[in-house]
Amino acid sequence: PEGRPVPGGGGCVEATGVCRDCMGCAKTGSGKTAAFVLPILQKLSEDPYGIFCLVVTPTRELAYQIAEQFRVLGKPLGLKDCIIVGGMDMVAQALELSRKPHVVIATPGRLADHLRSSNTFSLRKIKFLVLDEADRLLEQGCTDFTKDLEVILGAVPATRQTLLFSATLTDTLNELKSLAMNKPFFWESQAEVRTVDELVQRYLLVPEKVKDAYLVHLIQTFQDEHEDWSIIIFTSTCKDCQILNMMLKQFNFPSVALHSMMKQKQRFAALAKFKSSVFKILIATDVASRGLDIPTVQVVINHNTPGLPKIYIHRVGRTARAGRHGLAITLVTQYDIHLVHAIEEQIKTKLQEFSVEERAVLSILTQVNVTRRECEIKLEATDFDEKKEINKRKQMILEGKDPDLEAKRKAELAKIKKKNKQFRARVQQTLQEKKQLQLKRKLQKKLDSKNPDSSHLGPWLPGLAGCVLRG
Ligand SMILES: Nc1ncnc2c1ncn2[C@@H]1O[C@H](COP(=O)(O)OP(=O)(O)OP(=O)(O)O)[C@@H](O)[C@H]1O
Repeated sequence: PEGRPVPGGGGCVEATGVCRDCMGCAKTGSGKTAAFVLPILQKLSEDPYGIFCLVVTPTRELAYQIAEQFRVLGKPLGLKDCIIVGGMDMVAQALELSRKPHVVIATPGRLADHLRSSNTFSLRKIKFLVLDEADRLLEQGCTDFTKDLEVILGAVPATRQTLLFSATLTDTLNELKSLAMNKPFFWESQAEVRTVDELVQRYLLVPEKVKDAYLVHLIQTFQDEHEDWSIIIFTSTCKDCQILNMMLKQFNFPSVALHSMMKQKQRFAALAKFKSSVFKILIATDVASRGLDIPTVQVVINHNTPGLPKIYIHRVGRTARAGRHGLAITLVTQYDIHLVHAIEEQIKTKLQEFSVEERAVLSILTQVNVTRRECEIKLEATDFDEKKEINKRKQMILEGKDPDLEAKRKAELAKIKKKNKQFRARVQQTLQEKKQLQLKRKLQKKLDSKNPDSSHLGPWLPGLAGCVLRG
């Protein structure tokens, strides 16, 4: 591929034969997975043993997808792989690990759990550590992987070659360099625009309250105009994802949901049915925004405008992959315009407006809103919110924390934060008042020295001082 090795030049193998760590940044769908799988397989064929390579990735679905690539490309070598992700049987995984697979593909949490609790396998001899979607792994977003990564990094040898990949590495380059310390070779594919040329990017300005009517209209239009179609719709929360799925089903659209509050088996089943076109619409949270490679996806709809440009880049990258064409439409409300500007600035391209027939939208507006409300009521009658709370508590227990103690700590921390904020505001105010007073005195002094009779200007000074302060 065309690209730019930075810095220092040279390749990722030095003249001495020593392998440098490697960071690869290229657009979504450009084939980064094969770019690390193939060289690893080549090295494995020269000196086969297990466990030879560890791949860490942020989502469970992605781990299965990477394993599939290893399986397909490594078949002639008789490659043995092992997938270690949460939500699956831990004992079966431990057994597999003890059988010394060549490649382990894992999500950080579950692998760290195995490392903490078992001594039936070792990662001390691995040659390669791959961090796919490396910037996400380092991010402290809703899922914070840093603690688990610490455990993993403590279990792998210092002499390994570390490989970091993502379509959005550049923002977190310095943090990533702390992981790839062996003279990292950084490859960035050269391009002005950060999304692929084959992707048509549009926005649709819609009032918040009528968003769903626009969505239904868009889907209906695609269904009417295309025979072979497939859409991913991204939502901001699990609840929204669930409600939208219920709603679209009411309109007889073939949709399926994917979010982190579903059981892992349901998640895999949903994805499999979408991949095989049993369902044409996948409604997902950002759990599906990175890495998933489903060639049939022609359209991505952002039901909410992503809060960060890099999330936008990954979401829209689920279409227009490997040279195919695709369309991304982002629903933008009156509150999101600044987010669109930030996205445009990052991707270095302007989104064009998508035009729809407003009258057609208006004609379904009431029906859509009523259906949505019905779905919300139905969901409230289930224990969806409760489940969320239970899931959170379960996660904490798995992390060795006491949920009640954590809740107490959180409340105390919030109290302290609030107090600190109030204190800072008070200090700020006092300083401001002091400043104003000093300025007022200074001005008075100046006026007095120029005109001893200026004392009659006294009442004007606060206003004047205010102007000076503001100006
Ligand atoms: N040389 C190639 N020729 C044709 N297709 C390829 C080639 N290399 C990879 N592909 C295919 O391109 C698709 C996208 O590859 P891949 O999933 O590795 O992209 P990626 O760069 O990792 O994207 P993302 O940043 O979204 O994770 C896959 O279906 C893959 O099989």
